[in-house]
Amino acid sequence: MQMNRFDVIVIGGGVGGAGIAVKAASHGQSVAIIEQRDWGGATVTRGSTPKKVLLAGTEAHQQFRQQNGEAVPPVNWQRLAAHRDAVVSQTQERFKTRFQTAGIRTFEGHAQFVNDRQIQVNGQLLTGTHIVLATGARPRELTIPGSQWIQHSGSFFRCHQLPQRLTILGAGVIAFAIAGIASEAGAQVTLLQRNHVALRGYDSDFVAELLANLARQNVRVVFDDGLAELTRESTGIQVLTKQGLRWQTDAVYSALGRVPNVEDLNLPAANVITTTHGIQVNTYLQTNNPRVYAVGDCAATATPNLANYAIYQGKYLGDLFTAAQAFPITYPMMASAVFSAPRLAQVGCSTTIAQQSPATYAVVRQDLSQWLTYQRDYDESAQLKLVVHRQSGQVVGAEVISQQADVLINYLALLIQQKITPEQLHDTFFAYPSAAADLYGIWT
Ligand SMILES: Cc1cc2nc3c(=O)[nH]c(=O)nc-3n(C[C@H](O)[C@H](O)[C@H](O)COP(=O)(O)OP(=O)(O)OC[C@H]3O[C@@H](n4cnc5c(N)ncnc54)[C@H](O)[C@@H]3O)c2cc1C
Ligand SMILES: NC(=O)c1ccc[n+]([C@@H]2O[C@H](COP(=O)([O-])OP(=O)(O)OC[C@H]3O[C@@H](n4cnc5c(N)ncnc54)[C@H](O)[C@@H]3O)[C@@H](O)[C@H]2O)c1
Repeated sequence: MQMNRFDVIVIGGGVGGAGIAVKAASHGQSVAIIEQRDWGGATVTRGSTPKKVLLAGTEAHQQFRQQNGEAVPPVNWQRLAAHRDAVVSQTQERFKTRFQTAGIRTFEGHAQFVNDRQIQVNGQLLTGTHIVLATGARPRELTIPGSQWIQHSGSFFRCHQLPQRLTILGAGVIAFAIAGIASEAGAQVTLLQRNHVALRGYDSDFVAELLANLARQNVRVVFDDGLAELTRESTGIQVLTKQGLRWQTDAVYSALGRVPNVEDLNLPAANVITTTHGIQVNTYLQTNNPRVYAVGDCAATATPNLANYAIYQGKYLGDLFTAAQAFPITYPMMASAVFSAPRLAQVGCSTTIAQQSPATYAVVRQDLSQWLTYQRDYDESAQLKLVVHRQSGQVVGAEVISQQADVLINYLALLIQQKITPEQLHDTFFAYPSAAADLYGIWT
């Protein structure tokens, strides 16, 4: 008979939960992981995985259009969606297999606390020395008349039929990704934003360039207005804004931020405290109950809600549980990218922060659009900004706008994190011509 007693019980089978489960098992801990919906969580099912498959198709289409003129066949959405579904289901499968290979017991169902060491799932009782919450977050809802017609961003990334006319609520990272993909695939897109701020925290010149690019893609952006009402009509959904604008659309997708999943866990049974930002944790990712920990999007940490942070936090806990001495979590510099058209990426000190302290930082701009790597791809927006610490002369941050921004930012992250000098870089041989070989010019 299998025992239901574990060193670690993980609630949530997303990337954060997987990070802790696999790491703890690699240290010889007995581990159970519980998932109520989809293995791989938001990343694999509704987030970056389907998004990047769709993006690969629309970016290829854009390049084909640029090379061959406008009269090219449209994106074959059905084919692209089929490829996306195959990639998503194979990735989910790999997730489960990984747990099995690592000797981790998997449970499918909704988990709840019975007390601070026992979890109930599908009528079974599991007992754990440590319990880790990795329950993620869900889309923020808007309550207006007709809000039943609003779909979440995840529905866009999983849709089989591309709506001809679509409306996106919000002007954050998800809104820009949907707008880029849908407009290239031939949809008429309107983006509705409550204020005049798009992609808060990113370089304002680069955001302006992205907005100009959306305009070239015929995306309509309505700033300083909000949704008042949606009405279903025979020919579509009628949108009415607070400023009295009206238009018809076939689908409305919301991308208004995400709220942590902390309800329905019976947290009071474990005396775990939550705030509006999620489950309260200290620098050991430990809640006010020393047996219970939280990682990823459900935890109220100061880090952004991104997959790489969730994975990093999960692995940290996996090491912490078997460490001879407890050590607090510290974060390396992490790069991030907005998968807009073109992409926008950031690492280290942002130009926005640097511009607030001009005595400390200088911002150096480089136009990359005429460099071979970018020119050959018609990457006319390609630009780089480096943030230089005036006193040390060291580069401490970078922002890039380009179709390959995520590639370049990852190289720059390595150079910045390792404090690589131009001399050290020149001792390294990169294949030429390539984005890596461009680093010689960038880093001099
Ligand atoms: C559209 C979109 C695009 C994104 N793109 C990127 C990107 O490009 N790069 C990036 O770094 N980040 C991206 N993110 C953010 C990234 O997806 C999240 O930061 C990441 O998924 C967080 O991982 P997690 O494990 O904390 O939570 P999740 O992935 O949300 O996993 C939590 C899991 O817990 C399960 N669960 C919840 N409650 C229970 C319960 N009581 N019992 C059992 N199971 C439960 C849920 O079903 C879910 O599967 C994107 C997010 C979205 C929505
Ligand atoms: N490439 C990436 O790194 C990536 C991609 C997608 C998602 N994500 C993660 O997912 C999270 C969610 O993405 P998102 O685009 O939904 O969030 P976001 O925070 O980037 O943008 C939210 C948008 O909704 C607006 N908004 C917020 N509350 C509102 C309200 N009550 N009424 C009207 N408008 C409101 C904001 O002004 C903003 O424009 C991100 O914060 C990020 O952590 C990351």
